[in-house]
Amino acid sequence: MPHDSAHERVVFCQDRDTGLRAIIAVHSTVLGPALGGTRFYPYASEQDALTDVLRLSRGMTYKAAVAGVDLGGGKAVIIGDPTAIKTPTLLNAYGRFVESLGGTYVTAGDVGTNSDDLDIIAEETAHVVGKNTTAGGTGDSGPQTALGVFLSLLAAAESTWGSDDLTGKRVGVEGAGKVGYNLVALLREAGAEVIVSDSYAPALDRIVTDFPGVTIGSDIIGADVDVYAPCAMGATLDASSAARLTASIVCGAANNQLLTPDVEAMLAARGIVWVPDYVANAGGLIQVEGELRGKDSDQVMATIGKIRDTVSGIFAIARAEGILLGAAADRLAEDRIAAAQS
Ligand SMILES: NC(=O)C1=CN([C@@H]2O[C@H](COP(=O)(O)OP(=O)(O)OC[C@H]3O[C@@H](n4cnc5c(N)ncnc54)[C@H](O)[C@@H]3O)[C@@H](O)[C@H]2O)C=CC1
Ligand SMILES: O=C(O)CCC(=O)C(=O)O
Repeated sequence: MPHDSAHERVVFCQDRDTGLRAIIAVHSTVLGPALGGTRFYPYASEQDALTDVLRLSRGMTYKAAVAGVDLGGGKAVIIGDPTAIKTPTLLNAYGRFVESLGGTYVTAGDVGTNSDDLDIIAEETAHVVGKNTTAGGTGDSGPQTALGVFLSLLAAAESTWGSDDLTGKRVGVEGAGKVGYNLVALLREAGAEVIVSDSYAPALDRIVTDFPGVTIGSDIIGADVDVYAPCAMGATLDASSAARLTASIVCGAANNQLLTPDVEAMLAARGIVWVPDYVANAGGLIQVEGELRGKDSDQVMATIGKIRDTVSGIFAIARAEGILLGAAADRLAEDRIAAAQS
């Protein structure tokens, strides 16, 4: 994904009474309203928050385009430690900023936010999805994101190893939160050996309790695994980690896994396949798009099911043209956006 394209709109939100500091970035509305979750995170600086939201929102444009949903790309970040400063009044203040954009940006959940928070944001704006079912939403999108990642891994396994049988394959899941936890469940059902890391001890306790037989690790990148599934924060793959990685497939939910696009070539030089993150992790987006547009769950599940074919198609393009998967996926996205503009 190119890192230099311009955003349509970037809005800094500040509310003195609640201490809210947030940035909403609308990358593109060519295919529809810019939808993307709100990340609540203790960024070291406003510059770090801005860099993250610009990258995340651009990724949403590409994600929606490849997933085939009529949405643009946007994302938001709230700066601060959610465990320390998240209050209903702060979330309400944030909701008023979302509302002030008039539907150009539609928010959802991400790291540091959940369906309960979205219900509170929805007290101030109609432009929010991923709410609890009791509030008219479709609930946590983590399980459907995990399903899309799992289907992507099946496609990658088939293309790489000639079989989608994961029995006995060692899969390292980095991050056992809303997505990672559900991915572990799917992998265990498929007979994979799973090793999990998380920097938050209660998340690991839940894994140990719910999935006996799962190994707990601390350094998934350096672990002896067949698959690396990043499901925590982005940018875990750089020149140094790409050189250390033992897996032959990278397929996970984290947005923006590559620190810079050239890391994919470094992985490829070592025979490691990288499934583009924004293709693999579109399940949640497809779910909340269904919520926005009032689609039934059969329609939503059918669209999520297509992620596997999309990944297989990207492998086929990459092989036929001798290009990397990232370039093949980018082209699918850019062609769809260009067609909508012509
Ligand atoms: N929730 C969703 O439906 C979607 C999530 N994503 C992306 O997937 C990733 C995970 O999202 P969620 O599961 O919703 O977040 P989450 O906040 O529920 O879970 C993330 C987990 O990663 C852990 N973590 C943080 N730093 C870590 C590290 N260095 N090593 C190991 N674990 C670490 C956290 O303690 C937490 O348990 C994020 O990058 C998010 O942007 C992408 C598409 C949709
Ligand atoms: O998955 C969601 O709930 C919203 C989509 C999103 O923010 C993402 O895919 O990163």
